[in-house]
Amino acid sequence: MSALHKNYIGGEWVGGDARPNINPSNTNEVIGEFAQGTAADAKAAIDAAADAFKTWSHSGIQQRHDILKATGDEILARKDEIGRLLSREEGKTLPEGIGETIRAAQIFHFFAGETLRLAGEILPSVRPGIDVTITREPVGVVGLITPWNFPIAIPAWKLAPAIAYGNTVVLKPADLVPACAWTIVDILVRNGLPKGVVNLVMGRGSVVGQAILESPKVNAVSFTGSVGTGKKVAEASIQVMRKFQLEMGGKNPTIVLDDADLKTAVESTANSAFFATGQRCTASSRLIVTEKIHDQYVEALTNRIKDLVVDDAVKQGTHIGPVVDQSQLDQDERYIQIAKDEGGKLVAGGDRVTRENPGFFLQPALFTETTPDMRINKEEVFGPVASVIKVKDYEEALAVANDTPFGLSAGIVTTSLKYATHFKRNAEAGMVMVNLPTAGVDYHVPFGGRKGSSYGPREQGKYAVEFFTTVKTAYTLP
Ligand SMILES: NC(=O)C1=CN([C@@H]2O[C@H](COP(=O)(O)OP(=O)(O)OC[C@H]3O[C@@H](n4cnc5c(N)ncnc54)[C@H](OP(=O)(O)O)[C@@H]3O)[C@@H](O)[C@H]2O)C=CC1
Ligand SMILES: O=C(O)CCC(=O)C(=O)O
Repeated sequence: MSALHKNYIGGEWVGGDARPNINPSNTNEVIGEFAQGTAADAKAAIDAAADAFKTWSHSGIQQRHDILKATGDEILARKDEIGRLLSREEGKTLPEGIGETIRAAQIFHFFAGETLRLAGEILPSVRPGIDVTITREPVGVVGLITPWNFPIAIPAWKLAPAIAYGNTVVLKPADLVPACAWTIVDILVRNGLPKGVVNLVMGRGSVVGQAILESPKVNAVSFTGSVGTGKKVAEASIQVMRKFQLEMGGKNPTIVLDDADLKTAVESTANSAFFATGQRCTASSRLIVTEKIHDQYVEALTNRIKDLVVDDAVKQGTHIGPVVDQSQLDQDERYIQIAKDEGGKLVAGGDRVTRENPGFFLQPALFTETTPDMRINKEEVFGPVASVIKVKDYEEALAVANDTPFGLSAGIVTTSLKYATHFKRNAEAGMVMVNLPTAGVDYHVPFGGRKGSSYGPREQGKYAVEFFTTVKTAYTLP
């Protein structure tokens, strides 16, 4: 990538102070310089979006379709290059980076189709002779604040529906991973998106994000990230009575029952807990295992962890890339120490590892002999750290699984239709997986959780229409 990547405001690439984007697999490598937006940049972007809304909100659906389709096409055509960029800036492995890039392309294609399917309703009135029509209109200027762990998929699944339904956007990607967001905006612009419809302001959340939250001209905010920042989004949004949507943390459980197929149990939980370096809000960090299969499962999972190669994200053969940065690595190590101090038994990993280049490499860690009340089983670590909780039976497993303030994703590994069905009905989570990892979801169906994990309408699939449009009911006496 060329040296300075500017912000995109009101149809112009705008420079300013810059920050290097560092590769977590090799901290000597600078991926590029990226603009650090100011509060004034955010304000200019909001004004540009408000101005563009006047025309974009009435734009034709064919135009919106064509831009989204072409954007998806270009992302797909460049999947290897963009996937590599993603792996270099965030640290997930190359297959994971390319997979996420393909997913972003599919999301643009999905919402290209959705522009053509936007529908309303006509109902008879309870008053004879009157027609009632129910239509959907765009919400206005939407602020999109995105995290570092899915640098292309999350911006894509907020941008594509926002554009499809006629909104205009100010996008603030996480400061750690601006390159993928910059790339999507560059692609959208070159594929005909009119000026002002999407504005990109890279920089710090405390500066750019805060300015977005404080502006009464921002009609809706869609946020993914930590619970602490999510609460700030909520508080600021209530002040100006705007719509908001939050996707935050998880402490996702996977139950492994005595009747489980052992291979399925090991593969699905190794994936959920450790792939993408455990840095997924859908990761399973609580492995709740019934007594009879416990020892066998722990032994098999421990052996599986020993086979996982931790190395440079883009190196062939790497299974687990680096942690995203020093501060997240410190958090992971702090929780490993907390788990040890609480009496958890570390049976695999947990050590920092050195590789050819300096990076934030950590061996996936597995604890056994943990109990539900320990901090390691209550607080989100957001790293390759998981703990096993031994339980007597399914009933106890379900109670432990639901004993959390979070409710994003929950899994069960079992060959019993009875328990699988009961779990699907009784797990207090927005997404339930049977014999599958709790992470790694489809792009065309709703995504989101319950309790402290999520707030507001679901993201993704046709359900995204709820957040990115507002309903109008019109009465006509012809
Ligand atoms: N559920 C999920 O998908 C994710 C959860 N997390 C959790 O959060 C922890 C911390 O990660 P972190 O990246 O700091 O998460 P944050 O919630 O701080 O970051 C998410 C986004 O919000 C922005 N932001 C930060 N402060 C503000 C603010 N005051 N106003 C508006 N926007 C703001 C960030 O900007 P900036 O660019 O400055 O970071 C980033 O774009 C992780 O360890 C993990 O536990 C993190 C990422 C994703
Ligand atoms: O598991 C997934 O596919 C998506 C996870 C996610 O959106 C997140 O971690 O923020």
